[in-house]
Amino acid sequence: MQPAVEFRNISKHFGHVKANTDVNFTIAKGSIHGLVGENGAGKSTLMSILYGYYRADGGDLLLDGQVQQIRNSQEAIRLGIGMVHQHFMLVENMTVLDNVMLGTEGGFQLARHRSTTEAKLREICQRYRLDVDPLATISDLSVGAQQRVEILKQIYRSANILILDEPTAVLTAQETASLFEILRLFKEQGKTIVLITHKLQEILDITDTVTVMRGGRVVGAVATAGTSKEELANMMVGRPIENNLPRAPYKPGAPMLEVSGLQLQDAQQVKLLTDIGFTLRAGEIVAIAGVSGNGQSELMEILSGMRLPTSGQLRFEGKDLPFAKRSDADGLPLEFRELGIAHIPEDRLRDGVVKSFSVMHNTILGYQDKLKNRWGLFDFKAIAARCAELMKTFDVRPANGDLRIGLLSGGNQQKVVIAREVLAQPKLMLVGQPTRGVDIGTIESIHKQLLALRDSGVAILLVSVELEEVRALADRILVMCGGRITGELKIEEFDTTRIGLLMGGMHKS
Ligand SMILES: Nc1ncnc2c1ncn2[C@@H]1O[C@H](COP(=O)(O)OP(=O)(O)OP(=O)(O)O)[C@@H](O)[C@H]1O
Repeated sequence: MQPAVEFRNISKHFGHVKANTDVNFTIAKGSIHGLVGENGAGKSTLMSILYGYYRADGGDLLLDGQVQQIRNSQEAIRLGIGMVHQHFMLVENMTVLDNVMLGTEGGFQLARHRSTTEAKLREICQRYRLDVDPLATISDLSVGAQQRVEILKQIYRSANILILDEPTAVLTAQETASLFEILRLFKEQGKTIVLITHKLQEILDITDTVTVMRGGRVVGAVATAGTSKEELANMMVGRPIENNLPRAPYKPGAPMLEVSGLQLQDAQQVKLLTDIGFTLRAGEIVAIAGVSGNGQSELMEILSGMRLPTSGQLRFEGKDLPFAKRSDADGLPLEFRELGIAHIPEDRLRDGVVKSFSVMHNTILGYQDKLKNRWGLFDFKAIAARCAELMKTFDVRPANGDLRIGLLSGGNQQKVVIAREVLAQPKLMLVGQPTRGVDIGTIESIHKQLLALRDSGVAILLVSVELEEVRALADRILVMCGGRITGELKIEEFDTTRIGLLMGGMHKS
């Protein structure tokens, strides 16, 4: 085995946090290498060291057997390392071609150079079956296509080692399958891939070897062919994971949320939601399943008061929701929270947290008025104590409320958002993709929290593209396609083929 990358005793700390401690492992050339571990285990930090974004405090990094000092990302790119980040680094209002040329050229672009680059991009797209038009504008592309642009950019820059940080978190099942095809072609060309993912099935499907990290250290390195999901989960979390969580019998109570005749059109009169109607009762979890981009996000925006519908009726506990007073630009409405409606938004970075605020300040966002003392002032001592308690209960790591939340790993940010909304003791909980980018141990604990809420009588509306999640949590399932509800199933009727057909818009005749 010829190593493409070798980590020797790599360590990195941020203040008191030891993100990587004495990391040792090797990635074989021409292989697909999986990197797994809990949120905050140190995977992104290690890959950021390889990509020249961070400098290690100690240890050596070897590429093709040679020790390399990678001082910045330009050097990493020059050494043939490419990285596709969780959040794409693309300029939305520019074309694919301009995005690829950006940063590689600098200054003015000659027309001739543009046309040769365009031709080269078309050739790469054909070779790697990347379905991307070099002249398309980024903002017109789907998430999957934008990711292909990121990969195209790396191949154009002659990357031999491609690092993908949770690439499938935002992809549909079909998009994931086509990404894996591209990765296999990449491997066939003798190139090396590092895949960070929380989805253990993907590890089994596509990788050759896996390294498991926990608490900044490597705790296991195995050949994929000789391992299993259970073994990997055990290594990651240090205990077995429960697949079927217990729940109280299904006893739905009074209607909590009644939605009828909901329509939404955009400025160009395109119908985004058509005739949405359903009732959600206390003590039940209704899941909305569907391929992302079929109106689920818009529906959640309306239900959480972030967006106005074109028409339709919404009732909460038998009374109309106060929509007429609102304008689109108002942001998260406090009065919804006062009514007892909590919201875990699907895009936690955009709508769930203020990145530059501390963890502590984020734990009171939206509920700040409730936490003032009788003189109308914040009692910071009490807020800090509440935050410390919350971090303990929800296992937020590191448990430091003064840290800017943007510095926590994605999964730990999500735990803070969920803790904040659960602690508000809502009557209705709107939950969008609660476990996106979250490790399996944390998924288990988030699922337990949601089931406990349901058992205590809270009405929960869950939007999830993960059918496993829908199956684990839902009492009833509504399937959405093209802005409509195409079918409804009870959990006993759960059937992936039937749901798949409804997700594709096939109505039951
Ligand atoms: N710039 C930073 N400043 C301070 N702490 C940081 C910084 N970057 C990462 N950390 C901390 O280092 C630890 C490792 O984080 P890292 O992002 O590498 O984990 P991860 O395994 O990639 O997690 P996830 O699966 O959630 O993405 C975490 O405790 C995190 O809070």
